[in-house]
Amino acid sequence: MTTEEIDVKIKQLQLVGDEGYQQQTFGPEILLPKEFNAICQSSHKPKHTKLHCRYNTTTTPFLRLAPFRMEELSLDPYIVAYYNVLSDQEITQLDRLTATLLKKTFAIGPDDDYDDNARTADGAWFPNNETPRTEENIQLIERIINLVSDLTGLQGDKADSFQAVRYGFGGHYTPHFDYLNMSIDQTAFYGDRLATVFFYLNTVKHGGATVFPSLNLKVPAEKGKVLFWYNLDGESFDFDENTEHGGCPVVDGIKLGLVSWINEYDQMFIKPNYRPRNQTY
Ligand SMILES: O=C(O)CCC(=O)C(=O)O
Ligand SMILES: [Fe+2]
Repeated sequence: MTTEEIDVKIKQLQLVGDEGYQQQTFGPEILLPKEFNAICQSSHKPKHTKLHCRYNTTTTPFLRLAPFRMEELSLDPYIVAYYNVLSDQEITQLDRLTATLLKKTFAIGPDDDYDDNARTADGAWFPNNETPRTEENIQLIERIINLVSDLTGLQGDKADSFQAVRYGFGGHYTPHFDYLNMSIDQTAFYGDRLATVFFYLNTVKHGGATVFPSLNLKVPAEKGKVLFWYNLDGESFDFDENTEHGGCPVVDGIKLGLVSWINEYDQMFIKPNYRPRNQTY
């Protein structure tokens, strides 16, 4: 697309940065927090920092055989990106499998799932009952579960902890925290969402980046990349407000992803849980 065409698309979206932002969308306008909107619309320039890119060979012993290219994006909160994680063939298989499952998604709220236009995307839990358990599919699911452990050093849920997402034109996820900080069945059984892993399944030419406004950090959506971050402080397990993040509106094409939220209680044999007693639930 030319610059003029992109401008036309952005105008079509009527993106409005709002000072007194409330989580709502009015009419055709997509109302977004001002800071977030500004970072989404800015051009991405990596900052000069002391952060490193390296091959990760240590998180699990398997990485000695198959290291991953890793880019440190922030040390506190800890945020890293991995490159070329899933092969094109695996991504095609995953896209084919999830394409028919995707339905409009809702955010989790205190009174059940609700629709507040904060996340305008189709999604599906994956694998779910409709996923054919062929040899090929079982292998792919196992591979993704193992990847999550290898990339994070944490224990993912062995059952079905992934959510496939597809954002269309204008699809976005307004800034939010992945931790729930609520007493609901999910947190009672699994604890809160300690960390998040997001697999980007395609490259979005314009829009669709993941943005952490408090850190002024913009992560472009690129095929094969995986973003991993801790939502809770790794030592104290306190909720880290600097992990607020969102998905920028997609300006050109679509954005496909796979999310894995890693729960606290699954880590009981890896990281003892030091959650202070004064926190809820
Ligand atoms: O789409 C993105 O870039 C972020 C998605 C996200 O934050 C989430 O699914 O919790
Ligand atoms: Fe999120």
